[in-house]
Amino acid sequence: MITLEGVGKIYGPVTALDDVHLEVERGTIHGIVGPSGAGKSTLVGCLTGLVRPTSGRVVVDDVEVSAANTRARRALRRRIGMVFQHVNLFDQRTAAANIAYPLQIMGAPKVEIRERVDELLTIVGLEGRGDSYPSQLSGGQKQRVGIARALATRPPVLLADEPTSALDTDTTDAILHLLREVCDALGVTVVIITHEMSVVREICDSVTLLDSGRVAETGKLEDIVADQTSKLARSLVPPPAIPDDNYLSGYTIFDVMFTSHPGEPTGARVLSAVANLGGDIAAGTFETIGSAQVGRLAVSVPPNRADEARDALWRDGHAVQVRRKDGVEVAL
Ligand SMILES: Nc1ncnc2c1ncn2[C@@H]1O[C@H](COP(=O)(O)OP(=O)(O)OP(=O)(O)O)[C@@H](O)[C@H]1O
Repeated sequence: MITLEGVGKIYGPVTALDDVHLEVERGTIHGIVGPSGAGKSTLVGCLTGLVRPTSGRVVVDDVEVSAANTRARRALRRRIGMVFQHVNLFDQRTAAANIAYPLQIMGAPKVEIRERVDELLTIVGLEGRGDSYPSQLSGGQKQRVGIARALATRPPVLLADEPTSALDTDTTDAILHLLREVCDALGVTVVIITHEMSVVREICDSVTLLDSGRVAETGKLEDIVADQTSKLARSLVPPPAIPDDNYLSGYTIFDVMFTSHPGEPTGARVLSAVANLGGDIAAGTFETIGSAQVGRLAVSVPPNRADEARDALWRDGHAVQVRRKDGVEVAL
């Protein structure tokens, strides 16, 4: 559905994107993460046609954006719905009139607009609130109006730029749930730009980590978390908090991350390797990511047994890091 091949963008002395390759399957949710200045906005600009890449190809829904003329790019922009952190609704228009706006611009007949707006209000869970003005709506409700407006012209692609960054936790969950529904029920391909790993963990099927304009990691979430060498996996599943009392004098605490699938007792193997050496679990978390169960265990190993424990875990295929009390992880 979305393909980037060797995309580069240079602004004077700045390389904003460098040889970016990316593939997003139709009807899936893809997250784009990366530190400030990594090139996320430039990449979104390349998808919408607002930024012309210096090199490479960008194809969205069978349209080669990078080669399209101005008219074709304008047409494409109508095929991409946009949702932003700050919704930018027209304050003097009701929710319904805000949602209707893109359809009016397109010149759709009034009856059709009314039906579509009602349908969209239902999709985003705002039945009966069409007559409310933005000032009468909560932040989450405004974002729902923003999503409905973005979907009005039935775009096959929805780009969401930090859609939940201004929202509290509960509202964030509700909006993410809505985006998942939009993706599953309407078959819309969703690309989310975010700095929140919890957003990726919650709803993304695949993810790309950009760093200094380059793709540092990309793939399906369950493949990323199964990769023992992935830094992205470690930030997707944060380390468990270890109670102070569990730092025993002279003991080494290893941070072990693993994925297990039904019928594969990976976690049990970690436990038995450590228990055989007199070790114990200091803390742990389990998350379900895609079809994988991801565990992160802090295992506490008695003095003089650390090398044996590390070797046993290595033999079992686990990347192991040492956790210090100050929270710093030391790679071995
Ligand atoms: N129009 C422009 N002219 C010159 N340099 C630009 C322009 N747009 C972006 N850049 C530079 O390109 C690099 C990537 O910027 P970009 O805005 O794409 O990063 P980002 O990951 O979206 O950052 P943030 O999360 O802070 O928004 C940065 O070094 C930025 O200064």
